[in-house]
Amino acid sequence: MDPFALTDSSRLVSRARRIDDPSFRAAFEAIETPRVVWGAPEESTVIGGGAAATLTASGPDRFATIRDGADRLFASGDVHAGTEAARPRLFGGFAFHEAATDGEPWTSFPEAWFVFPRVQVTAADNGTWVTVNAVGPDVTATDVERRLDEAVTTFDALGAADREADDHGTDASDGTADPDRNPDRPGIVSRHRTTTRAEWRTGVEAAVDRIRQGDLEKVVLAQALAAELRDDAPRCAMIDRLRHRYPNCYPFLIETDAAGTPDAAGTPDETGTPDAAGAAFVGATPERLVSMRGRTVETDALAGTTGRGETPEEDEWLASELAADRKNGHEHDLVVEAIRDQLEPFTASISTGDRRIKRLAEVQHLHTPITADLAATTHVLELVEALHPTPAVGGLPPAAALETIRETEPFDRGWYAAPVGWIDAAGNGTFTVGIRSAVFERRQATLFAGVGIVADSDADEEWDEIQLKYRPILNELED
Ligand SMILES: C=C(O[C@@H]1C=C(C(=O)O)C=C[C@H]1O)C(=O)O
Repeated sequence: MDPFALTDSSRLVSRARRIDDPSFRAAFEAIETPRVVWGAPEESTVIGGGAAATLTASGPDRFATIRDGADRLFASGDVHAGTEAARPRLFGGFAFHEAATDGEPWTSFPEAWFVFPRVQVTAADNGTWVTVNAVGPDVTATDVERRLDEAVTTFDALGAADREADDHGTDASDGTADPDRNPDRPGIVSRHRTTTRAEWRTGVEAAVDRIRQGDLEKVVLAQALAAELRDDAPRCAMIDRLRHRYPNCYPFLIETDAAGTPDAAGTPDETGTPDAAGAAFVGATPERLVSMRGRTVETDALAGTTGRGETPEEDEWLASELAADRKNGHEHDLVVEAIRDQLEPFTASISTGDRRIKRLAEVQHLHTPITADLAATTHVLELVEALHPTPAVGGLPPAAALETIRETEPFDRGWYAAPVGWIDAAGNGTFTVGIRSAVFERRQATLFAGVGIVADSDADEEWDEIQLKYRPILNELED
C-alpha cells in the first residue's frame, strides 16, 4: 500500500522470531517478489520479500520526501523484534541524477524508491530471524502473529532440509565458495558498448582540457555495456556468489516491481511466460557512502585504482606503486577533503584514519576510513543528501562535474553510482554507492563502470580500468 495514503488509524505491526538457519539460497528461493538482498562486512545479511508498503519520490526534495514517508510509516509502529538485527527496516535507493530514470533500462526504477518488506530474513550473529511486517488500517497483531507462525514453520523446514542435505554429503548451498565450480551462468549472446574507444578518448581528452583550463578539478566518467543474455540470469546464485567472492564489499539486489508484469502493454515476454522477477539492480560495491548509528557516523573515501598481481609479490608491488602514485594520490585526497567538508556542518568532531589499500578480487583501491560524532541527532538521509555524489563518483566542483558527466555520457546512469541502503525507525541506516553493478530486465543486463579523471589521466589506461571494473558482474554472465 502507499504509505502516503496512511490514515490516523493505519498502523504498522512487526513481529520476529528466531528460525532454524536455512541456507541463503533456500531462504531466497522461498521468499516472494519483489526481493531485496542487503549485506555489509560488519552487518547482518538481510533478504526481504514482498512489499507491505513502498515509498516513492522524485525531484529536488526526494530525500526529504522519503524521510517524511519513513517517519510516518514507523510512527504507527507496534513492533516486537526480539533482537535488534530483526527490527523492521526500509530498503531502497535513489537515482544518481535528479530527473534521471525515465529511459531504458531504468523504466522500473523511480528517482527514489524504498520497500518495506512483508517478510524479512536476517542472518545475524545470534542466529537467523524471520520478521513479518504489515501496514494498513485493518492490520491486527493477531493476523501478523499467525503469518509469523506460518513463516517460522516454512523456514524451519528449509533449515532442516539443508542440514539433512549436508548430512548426506549433498551441498544444498550449491558450492558457493568457488565461482568456477558453478556452471550456471546465463551466457552472453551479444554485447553493445555505449561508448566506442574513439568516443571515450574524445570525452576524456575534453574533460582533461577542462581540468587544465581550471574550471574543473576532477570528474568521474562512466560507460555502460548492454549484454543480451542467452538465459535469465539466476539471481539467487548470482548474488550468493557475489557475497562470497567480495567479502569486504556490500552485496545488494533490489527488485522494484512485483511478479507478473510482463511489459507495459501486459503481453507476456517472448518465452510466453511472464517474467516472474521483474527488473533488478544488482552489485557488490566496495564503497560505503555513510553509516549512522545514533550520533556515530562512519564513511569511506575510496578512489585510486590498480589491478591485482599474478603472485603475492606482484600484488604487493602494485599496491606500493598505487600508494606512491601522485595522480592516484591526488584523485584520492580530493575525495577525503570533500567528504570532510560535506560532513562538517553536522559534526562535533571528525577523524580521518590512515590511508590504506582495499584489495578486491580484480582491483586494489586507495581507501581512507573517516569517522565523526554528530553535533545533534540527525536522520541518515540528511547525511546521504549532503554527501551524494562524492567526488569518488561525481567530481569537483560538483556542479561543473555533473554538467560534464551529462554532456559526455550517452546513457542514463539511473541508480548506478547512487545511494543504496536501509533506514530504520530511529533514522539510523547504512548507504553504499551502487557501483560494480548492473541492472537486469528479462534477458538484458546493463553493466556500468566509471573512472576518476584528473589533469594527467590517460584515456587508454582509464579504458582498461573500466574493463576490470566490469569483471565482477561479467563473471556472473559469461558461461
Ligand atoms: C566509479 C567507479 O569506481 C570509483 C572510482 C575509482 C577510481 O577512479 O579509482 C575507485 C573507486 C570508486 O570510487 C566504478 O567502479 O564504477
